[in-house]
Amino acid sequence: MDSSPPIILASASPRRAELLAQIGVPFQVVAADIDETPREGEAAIDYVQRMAKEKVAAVAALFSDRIVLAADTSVIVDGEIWGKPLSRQHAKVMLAGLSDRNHQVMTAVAVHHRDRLEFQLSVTDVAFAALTTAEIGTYVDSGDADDKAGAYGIQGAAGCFVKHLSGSYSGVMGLPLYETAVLLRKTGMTLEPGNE
Ligand SMILES: Cc1cn([C@H]2C[C@H](O)[C@@H](COP(=O)(O)OP(=O)(O)OP(=O)(O)O)O2)c(=O)[nH]c1=O
Repeated sequence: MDSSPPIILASASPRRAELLAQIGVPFQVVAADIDETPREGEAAIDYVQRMAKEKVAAVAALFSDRIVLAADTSVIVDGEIWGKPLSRQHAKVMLAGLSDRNHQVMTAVAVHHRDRLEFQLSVTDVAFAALTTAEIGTYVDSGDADDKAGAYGIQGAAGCFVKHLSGSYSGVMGLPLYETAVLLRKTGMTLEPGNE
């Protein structure tokens, strides 16, 4: 008998694994490797949904009998899509650009099950404090910005850059838990938080 967990998390993000484990879902990780370049003139909302869909499709092609879940997170500033920084210098420029203003974090989640693809989108407004050059430098030098959209992780030291948010904390971190639960329940899964 196949004892593999029914869910495949198509993601290399340790944050997504941590969040999915938080709601007691047993899963296996099979990361998707896709081209994450935005198309010319592509709107952020279309981009994050396309990315989540492509990640899920790449893995569902290999595991058609399982439930496959993927997500994509981008930071949006004045309609511009900000992904992960290309270097630490780039991370510093990004954080200076987020300082003392508001941005949005969009996370699209996609679930593939039995030839059906379902989506949810989480959009969060985030207000950043005014950051000094020294604060930005110390944070970026710590390495925490390296692999994160917008060059910050709300769950780490950059949590104190966030003055206010309206939306989903877990969505900012990479996997909105309410929306994820909605999608998993649609596959027939029973989620029993606390019963891990
Ligand atoms: C804004 C923000 C992003 N992030 C992370 C979540 C994602 O891992 C990353 C956004 O990049 P993504 O391209 O969405 O994800 P990923 O490349 O890390 O993983 P995969 O494509 O394999 O699923 O930024 C945080 O951890 N905290 C935050 O506050």
